[in-house]
Amino acid sequence: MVFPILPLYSSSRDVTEVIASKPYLCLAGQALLDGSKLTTEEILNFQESYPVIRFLAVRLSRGDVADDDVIRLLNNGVSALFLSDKEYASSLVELGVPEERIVLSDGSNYDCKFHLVQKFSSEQIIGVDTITSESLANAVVSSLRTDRADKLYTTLVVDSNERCLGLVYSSAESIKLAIEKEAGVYYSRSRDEIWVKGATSGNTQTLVGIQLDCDSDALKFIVVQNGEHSDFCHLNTESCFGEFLHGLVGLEQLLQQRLVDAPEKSYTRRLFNDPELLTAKIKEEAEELTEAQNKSEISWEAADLFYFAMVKLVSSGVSLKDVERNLNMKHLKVTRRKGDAKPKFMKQETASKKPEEIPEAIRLSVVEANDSVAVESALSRPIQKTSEIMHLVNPIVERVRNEGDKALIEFTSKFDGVDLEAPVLEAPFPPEYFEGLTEEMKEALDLSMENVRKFHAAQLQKEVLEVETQPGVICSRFPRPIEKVGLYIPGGTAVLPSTALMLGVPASVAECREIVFASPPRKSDGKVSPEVVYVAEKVGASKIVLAGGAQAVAAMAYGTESVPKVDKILGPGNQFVTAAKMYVQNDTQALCSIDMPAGPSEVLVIADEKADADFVASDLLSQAEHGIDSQVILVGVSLSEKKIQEIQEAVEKQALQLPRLEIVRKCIAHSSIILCNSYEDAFDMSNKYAPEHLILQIENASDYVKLVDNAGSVFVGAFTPESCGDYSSGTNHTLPTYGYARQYSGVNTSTFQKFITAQNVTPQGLENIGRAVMSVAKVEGLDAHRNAVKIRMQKLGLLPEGFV
Ligand SMILES: NC(=O)c1ccc[n+]([C@@H]2O[C@H](COP(=O)([O-])OP(=O)(O)OC[C@H]3O[C@@H](n4cnc5c(N)ncnc54)[C@H](O)[C@@H]3O)[C@@H](O)[C@H]2O)c1
Ligand SMILES: N[C@H](CO)Cc1c[nH]c[nH+]1
Ligand SMILES: [Zn+2]
Repeated sequence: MVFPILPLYSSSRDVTEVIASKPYLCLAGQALLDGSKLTTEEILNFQESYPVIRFLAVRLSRGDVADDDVIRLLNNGVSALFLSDKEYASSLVELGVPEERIVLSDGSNYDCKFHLVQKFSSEQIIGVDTITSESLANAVVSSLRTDRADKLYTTLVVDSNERCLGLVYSSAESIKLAIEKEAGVYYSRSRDEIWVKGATSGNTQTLVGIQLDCDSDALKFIVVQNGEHSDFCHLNTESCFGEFLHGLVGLEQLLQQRLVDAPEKSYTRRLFNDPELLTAKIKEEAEELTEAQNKSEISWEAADLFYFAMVKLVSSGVSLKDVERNLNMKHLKVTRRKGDAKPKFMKQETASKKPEEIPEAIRLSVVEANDSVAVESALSRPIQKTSEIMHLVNPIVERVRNEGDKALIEFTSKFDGVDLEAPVLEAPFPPEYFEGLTEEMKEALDLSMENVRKFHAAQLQKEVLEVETQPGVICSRFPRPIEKVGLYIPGGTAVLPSTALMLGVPASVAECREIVFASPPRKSDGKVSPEVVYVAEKVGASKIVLAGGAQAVAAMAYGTESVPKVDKILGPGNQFVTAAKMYVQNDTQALCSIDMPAGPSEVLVIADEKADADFVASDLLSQAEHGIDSQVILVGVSLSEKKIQEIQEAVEKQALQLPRLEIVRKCIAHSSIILCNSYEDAFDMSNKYAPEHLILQIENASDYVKLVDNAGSVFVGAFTPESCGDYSSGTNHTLPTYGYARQYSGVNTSTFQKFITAQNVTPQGLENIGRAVMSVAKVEGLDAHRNAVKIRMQKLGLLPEGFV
């Protein structure tokens, strides 16, 4: 049962004055309008004015309303027609009215099965004139039953988005008060009294609807939370089950807030203020959604489109509820327009392409450095919010943690399309895993590994550092390898054996005791590439976990039946990998650290007028091809219009030759050229962005390295493409992204080490520092600390008699 009475509106006065003077009528959430007394327009106005009434029925007899108007009513939000005449019902069915929208009376009852399952007897259909808040409450209470000893009614409280806020109890009296006051009034079992929600805190509730469940032993209160805090729970969370996930409703709330308080220069404010920009973004995202191919791209692009659509809704004062109402109404339509798209959006069958079908030019947007708003937008990375990505990643991590190999195998099947029997490959790796590896490839990998080894061996800190800080106080620091390391080698859109060597070589240089690789298996044969296996063997890896993404990270952090738990996880990856690494690093149960957030690749090139446009373009594209979430930035120093044009043309020309053109196209769409007037400004810009890779294509490039404060790795001069660092020069390519170059170094040998300190204090040393220790311990109120020194100094005769 939804609500025990069906209020009947049978005059113009009822649908205007009566309902306005008795707002509690809406709590029923349902209404029957008399079609013999009201015009079609009055019925439609009513439905528009009172959207909280979800079930709107119209009582009709033949001749009350023209056939066209019957269809109009059903197409515009009327749920059902209440009829007494069978023949009239049949003729409406012939007209195209679906049978389930017709509720026939059997003389005394209307047996409704559409929307709600409820029999309305004539006593339950009551004219609104005679309904009072008390009679409404009596109807509810007398329909309810409870088998509880205290005679209270279980009451579910939800918000207007039907999100569950919590479970409370109502008494007959509290229900009456709730209806009378149209407020959240319940019965407190702990205090044994009526409980007006928010009476003391001010965070009251407006009651907007009441429903009874199917067997009338539970109530549902639909409320709007008032006051400064919208928390329902006494623990200050939105609901008694914790905070709500952000989702579309959360985004709407956030944007409504931003409409009021977004700073002038923020991107959201710019979107609110610039309808042309907003329109362009909606079109761009809609197009990207149409082009998205796999699940991850489609969800990504749809999320972007929803975001910009939501900005449009909020700035136009349209709520998500309005949109839902519209959807519901469309769902109720009995005649629909054909589903064809407008001709301009349909593919033209003509041989010659229409102008709008020609792919858009591949162009970086150009921004002046002094346009701070544009620069801020240009430098913002195209990444999903951590909280949003965490919502996807947390359940994956938790399942692998709780279910081990079983979950690992399931997620590999789901995300990588590979059904594994066993998720781990043990060393020595079987010969079939090396199939396809050429001698040329081995040589290339050997050369790269040797260079990386040389550079990382030189970084190895073996010595014990010893400093006598005071006579007799010797402090030392000695290195130890981290025992077990898990190395993540990406394999989503490209297989990266180079990452295997960038992580594996320093791990072996640092003498880590166990090296575990993890990489997503190939869809074609469920193996990892032979190049990765080759590197794994060369660096002495004990195992290769055949899994990627958050599930691989979780398996190595917590361990499974076949994956050993490691002490540290290193390696780059997409946003799922990075989020999972950040999650496990924060979980004290995992006891696992990480190298750094190394997400989607990015590059910033500083170029001046003398730079070779082809070189600049090739460097930008080399990182753009990594993924649609990569970003490339060119900071130009006093570039002429001609040079900018040359670079743009070179980017397009080279891009069109690339097999990963579609990825590049999407990356370039959120990449920019920023124009500066001096080298100093260009380096300021770069330090602000803190790029993973910084390429200097400027005259006397090495003289400018001193201006670099934040960057993962720097590529100095026109003949140092970033690809050299990616593969073979010897530096490491696992580098901080997202701007984390401000505080993190890239992977290096010490990333695989930890440093333990020791101190050795002699009696002379104790004499030198003991009093200082005692004084500080005293001020901290930590007497046992003080005693540990005092006892020793006393035994050594270093303190005067009677010292306290
Ligand atoms: N910063 C660095 O040092 C550095 C170095 C090399 C590569 N990279 C970056 O690493 C990234 C590699 O990304 P990739 O995607 O090619 O490979 P990846 O191995 O990082 O990710 C692939 C895995 O992501 C998971 N996944 C995909 N869609 C998912 C979804 N919808 N939900 C949950 N999990 C999902 C799957 O498990 C899949 O195995 C690129 O962005 C590249 O730019 C960075
Ligand atoms: N540029 C990447 C680091 O962001 C590393 C890489 C591997 N293969 C090619 N490039
Ligand atoms: Zn690269």
